[in-house]
Amino acid sequence: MKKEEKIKIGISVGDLNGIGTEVILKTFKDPRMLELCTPIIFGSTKILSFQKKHFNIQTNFHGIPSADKAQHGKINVVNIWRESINIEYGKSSPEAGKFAVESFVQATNALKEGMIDILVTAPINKHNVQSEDFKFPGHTDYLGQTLEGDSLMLMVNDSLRVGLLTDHVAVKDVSAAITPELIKKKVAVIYHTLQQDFGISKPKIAVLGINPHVGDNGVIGVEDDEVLKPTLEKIKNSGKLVFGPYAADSFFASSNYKNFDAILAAYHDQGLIPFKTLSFGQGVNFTAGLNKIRTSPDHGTAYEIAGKNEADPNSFKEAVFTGIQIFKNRNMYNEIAKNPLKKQPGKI
Ligand SMILES: NC(=O)c1ccc[n+]([C@@H]2O[C@H](COP(=O)([O-])OP(=O)(O)OC[C@H]3O[C@@H](n4cnc5c(N)ncnc54)[C@H](O)[C@@H]3O)[C@@H](O)[C@H]2O)c1
Ligand SMILES: N[C@H](C(=O)O)[C@H](O)COP(=O)(O)O
Repeated sequence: MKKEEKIKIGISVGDLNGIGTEVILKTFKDPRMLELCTPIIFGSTKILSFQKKHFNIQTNFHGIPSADKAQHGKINVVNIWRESINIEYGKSSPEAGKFAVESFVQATNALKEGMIDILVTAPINKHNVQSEDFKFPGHTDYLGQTLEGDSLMLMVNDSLRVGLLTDHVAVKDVSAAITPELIKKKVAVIYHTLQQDFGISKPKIAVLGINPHVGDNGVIGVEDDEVLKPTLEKIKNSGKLVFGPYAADSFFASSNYKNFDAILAAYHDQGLIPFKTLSFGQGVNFTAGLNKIRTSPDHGTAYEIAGKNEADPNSFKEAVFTGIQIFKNRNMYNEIAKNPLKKQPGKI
């Protein structure tokens, strides 16, 4: 690949008191990463130099005023702050929240404007990012409002993909949030992303039940019988290979999950507990369904190990690799869709 064709990866630094910058630096200290992509970090060279010294990581940064000035073969840092920032590893602070949001918002703007190809986000703390200007429980929610399309939280690794019907929704609100419209929308998004972003032409999707034992015919809740099953019946009749609802408790234990290209769970912990248990450190959080690509590692700020040089960068690295793969798959899919093979006259 020629230098100028390299994929531009925008990176938001997340909570500076967490493990975000550590996993970013550990990922890009490997010079081979620069052969694969051009990183553009939204933060400041001052902060990154402090972190680099702290973790004794040998890398050089290229400070730039905006993402369009990025150079290939370098770790580019868009200097969005000039002021000194106090790093207090392991501590949640309003300042850390404010800087995390600034980095994320500026990186998202660059994504929207096409200055970067993919956004990879380092973890934020959902509590300290809240403000008058930012009232979102996570990256997915902000991107869903800011970019085009219907967002779907999809956790992926090499052999498992778990999407969510409801994501950052309190348990008490889950049942009311699961409507026929939501189910149809999320199934449509997961189906399309499997085709467009993962190259699976006829995806097989399993859907998990909402209540224990899929409600046991109404003994333990009516939502499966009244909402989920009839909606899935309609979707199945439209020709999509959608199966279920399956009882969630034994679904992963029985290895049934290996028979599907993706699994749609009803709510956050129903899907993320098995996913993280099976693949923590290898998994990637992909925001599917939008016109732009965003990935992130499968972990949070991990305050208890922040600053101790103990953070494993593997999931962040996977987030970069997965983003690149999706970018390439999507481009190829769109290219093929633009120029479909013409039907030959006289041929079936
Ligand atoms: N993408 C994101 O922004 C994101 C994702 C998940 C959680 N969070 C936020 O992070 C904060 C902490 O969440 P949590 O404690 O539930 O999850 P966490 O992922 O931060 O930590 C869970 C456990 O895994 C360990 N761990 C996490 N990442 C690790 C790594 N790279 N290497 C080694 N060990 C690692 C931690 O030390 C901890 O024991 C919360 O505010 C949460 O909302 C953010
Ligand atoms: N559900 C994510 C996880 O547990 O990994 C986490 O909350 C991050 O969500 P956002 O990507 O929306 O910030």
